[in-house]
Amino acid sequence: MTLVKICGVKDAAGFDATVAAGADFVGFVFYPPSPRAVTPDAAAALSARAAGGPKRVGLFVDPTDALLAAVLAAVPLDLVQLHGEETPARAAEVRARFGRPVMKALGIAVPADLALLEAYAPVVDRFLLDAKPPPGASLPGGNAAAFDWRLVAGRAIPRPWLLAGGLTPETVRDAVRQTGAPGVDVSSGVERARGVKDPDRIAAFVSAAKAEGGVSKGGVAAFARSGAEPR
Ligand SMILES: O=C(O)c1ccccc1N[C@@H]1O[C@H](COP(=O)(O)O)[C@@H](O)[C@H]1O
Repeated sequence: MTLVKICGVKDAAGFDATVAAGADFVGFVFYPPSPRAVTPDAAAALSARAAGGPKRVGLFVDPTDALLAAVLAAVPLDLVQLHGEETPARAAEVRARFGRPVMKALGIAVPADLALLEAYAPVVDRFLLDAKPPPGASLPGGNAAAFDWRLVAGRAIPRPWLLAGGLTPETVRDAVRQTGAPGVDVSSGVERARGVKDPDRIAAFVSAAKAEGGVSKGGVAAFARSGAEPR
């Protein structure tokens, strides 16, 4: 079944809906300019609403070590998502210093963008392939923008990966079918207003995504295994 990450969860209704829908990952945004940003304490309180359930992912944009340390001291994160301009060296440093698997987000617009995969593959655990921000966008992600799925369709990606960018409950089945993505990630497409999650759309998205393709049973454990383990 396709792995599903619901990102940008910041309230109890959104978190509870993500758990109830059977999502594999829930994303907390630690990037203050985002309308989905949460404080470490708020994320910890949300996370504590369910024992187990989706793996907890922290989304960061060019984070300092101090921010990573403060968040990880408060929130039991399973994965660190780096969604900024982090270099391969910085990704490797974060992975080694904080002992969590790292998922690197890359913006895809033209075939040449995929060349970056090789540089990051030795030092990260996962990829998230997203659209580049549209002109004038103030955020590096979460813009409801899709990229041309033909760029990744049938392509061997050198780590487990999630497809992101402008996905919705209405489009996710086609997206998985066309790309062969083992997992998907969504934020805007499951909101009723910018930054406000819609429980019904979360349920619809997870159901639609899981009706199509994806990884074998047990895949989520492999996807989120500890950064301390060999890949
Ligand atoms: O969601 C945000 O606010 C955000 C902020 C900064 C960097 C990344 C962000 N979101 C990520 O982008 C994907 C795709 O979003 P969308 O579905 O197109 O709205 C989202 O899932 C997050 O991983």
